[in-house]
Amino acid sequence: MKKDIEDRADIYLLVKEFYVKLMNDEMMRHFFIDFTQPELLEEHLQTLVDFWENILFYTGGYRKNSMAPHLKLHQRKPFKAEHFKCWLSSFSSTVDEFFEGENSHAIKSRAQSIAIVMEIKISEQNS
Ligand code: HEM
Repeated sequence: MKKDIEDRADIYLLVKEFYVKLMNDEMMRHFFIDFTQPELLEEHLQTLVDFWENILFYTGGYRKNSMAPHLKLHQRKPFKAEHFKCWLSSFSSTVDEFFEGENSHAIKSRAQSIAIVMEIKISEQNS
């Protein structure tokens, strides 16, 4: 049986492996081109860990607006439905590869609801 996501180290493993998938994906890699620089990738992964740690464990470590950089990026590199689909399926499959349990279920379901809101905000920006 796999363990559940329990702490910052678990979240770090999850986002690191998730980004290996995204950055190797033909359709997704252009979004993440800046992160081929290891220091920038590391900084970004720490931000993602803060974000997810706050969602799962209410640590208060992430206080920014996570939507804003995506809305800005979309103007240069449009986010399409297939990108959201791929982002979500890669996220869920990475969770399932390493973890199972209540927090693992919760993180996938939060990712899905945030992605839905993000997609709506992006489509509003388009109209
Ligand atoms: C098509 C889907 C997505 C793509 C291509 C994408 C891509 C990116 C990129 C390139 C950045 C770095 C932006 C920058 O530093 O200027 C970023 C930041 C981030 N993304 Fe996404 N993202 C997607 C969906 C999501 C979703 C659904 C979530 C949450 C569930 C999420 C959470 C975050 C967070 C927390 C950050 C850090 C924001 C900050 O710097 O405060 N992303 N994303």
